[in-house]
Amino acid sequence: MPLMPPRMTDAPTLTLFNSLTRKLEPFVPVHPGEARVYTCGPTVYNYPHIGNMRAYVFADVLGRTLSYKGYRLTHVINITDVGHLTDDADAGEDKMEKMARAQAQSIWDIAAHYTQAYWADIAALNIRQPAKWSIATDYVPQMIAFAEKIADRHCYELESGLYFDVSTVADYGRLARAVTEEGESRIEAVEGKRNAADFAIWRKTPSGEKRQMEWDSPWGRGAPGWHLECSVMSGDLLGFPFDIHTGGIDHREIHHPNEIAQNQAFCCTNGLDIPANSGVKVWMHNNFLVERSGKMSKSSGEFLRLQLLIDKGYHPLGYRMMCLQAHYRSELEFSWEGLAAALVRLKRMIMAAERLAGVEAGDAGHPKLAPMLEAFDTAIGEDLNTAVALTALEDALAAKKVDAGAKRAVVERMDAVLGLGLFATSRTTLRLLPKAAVITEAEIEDVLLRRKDARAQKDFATSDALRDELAAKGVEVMDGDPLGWEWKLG
Ligand SMILES: Nc1ncnc2c1ncn2[C@@H]1O[C@H](COP(=O)(O)OP(=O)(O)OP(=O)(O)O)[C@@H](O)[C@H]1O
Ligand SMILES: [Zn+2]
Repeated sequence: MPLMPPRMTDAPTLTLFNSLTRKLEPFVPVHPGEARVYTCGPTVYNYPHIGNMRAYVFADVLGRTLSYKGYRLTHVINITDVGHLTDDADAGEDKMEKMARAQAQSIWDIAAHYTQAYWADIAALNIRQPAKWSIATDYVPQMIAFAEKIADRHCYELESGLYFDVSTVADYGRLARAVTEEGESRIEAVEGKRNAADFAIWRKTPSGEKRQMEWDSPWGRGAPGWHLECSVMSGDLLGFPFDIHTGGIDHREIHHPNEIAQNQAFCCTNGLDIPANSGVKVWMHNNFLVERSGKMSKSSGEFLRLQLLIDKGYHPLGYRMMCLQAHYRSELEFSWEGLAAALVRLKRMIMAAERLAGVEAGDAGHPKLAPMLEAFDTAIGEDLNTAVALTALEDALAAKKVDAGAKRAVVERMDAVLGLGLFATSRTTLRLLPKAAVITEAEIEDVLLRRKDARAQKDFATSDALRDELAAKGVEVMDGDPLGWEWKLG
């Protein structure tokens, strides 16, 4: 009788950490067989930094895991092109307006440029396309309609806009575990606010001023508040209640508590029987990418873009690997040494995958691979433990005396979750030439070829001279490099 692989364990196969309860919870979808996920997208007033991109690598792994676990996924990521202010109190300026003025361009051009730049990073990091990119300015009529529904019972008007009264909903701020009594809140009070944590859901254009982006509303000409945008787009596209809402951990403090308050108000007003709920079952937050000097931030001027990593010769998937090596709820410290190490690890995996090139995926149920598949499944199902899942993938790649077709099937299955693109990248495409290099790859290859000839003829003087010629241009020849890279830029 042939050996049967051990049966994969049945449900619950996925537990997720819910920021709302601060607990690990089995994932139970609202609609059987489906998973609906909303991810707060970037404010497109500037390039994203690699810290921002960590938020999307995390959301991508979550989405891929839900697909792997058999759920039909609907993922929405928004693009914030209006309404996000320069500070959390409502006194600040719209980030988009400010940048447009600084660059003397229209907001629409600014938004288009930085949205493209963000999408380029999404593609370079192998982040899957969501079902929908929702653009905030496309939803202004829906935002006005939403605000009209809740205005009577939950809002009040001031000269500067329509404000949400946080005392009108139960348990405001429970996501943040914040103290909300007046005077204790971190939110600066705009003159006339009833509670310090009240926030603008519609900001009126001050009289005599004109904004580049403004719309008519029952509360005067103006623009929607950032928190309102996410409540409206998520509810509109996914329907309350939906399954999972994600964002960076900073959103746990203000943006998401404010979304929750609006969702409660909206659901209550619409007779949806979830007033004490948040409109969403699970709120998930990734921790920060930090530098030794602190949190990476756009507002601080100098910041690391993915393109800078590429210009320095680091393949962007090296950064994805770096993210996967840490748990999404842990802080991750960026360093160039860490990035280089992650890239070498990826290179080793790609070399192992190259041995399976041209092999057709067979039946994944090989008994020797079953323990790795099970370890992988358990790890990824335990709140997305990518660090452990990676080692299971490495073990599968290293397994000896295993049918190649089975191995390929198992590796493909795991890589579909981790998204390293092991069969789409090769050792050579992984090696990028830094922008500052003074020599092209073709020139390097040409010198190396001549050096090989010289060595074959035991002409060591010429061989050494060619090595020195490359060294003078910053290229280090790596004879016998176990990873087979042959050269690197020093
Ligand atoms: N250092 C970081 N590490 C991980 N995620 C981050 C980091 N900084 C911001 N994020 C997340 O990136 C996503 C996009 O944020 P957004 O485009 O609004 O950036 P931002 O808040 O304007 O930028 P910053 O806070 O860096 O000045 C959000 O989910 C946010 O929580
Ligand atoms: Zn949001």
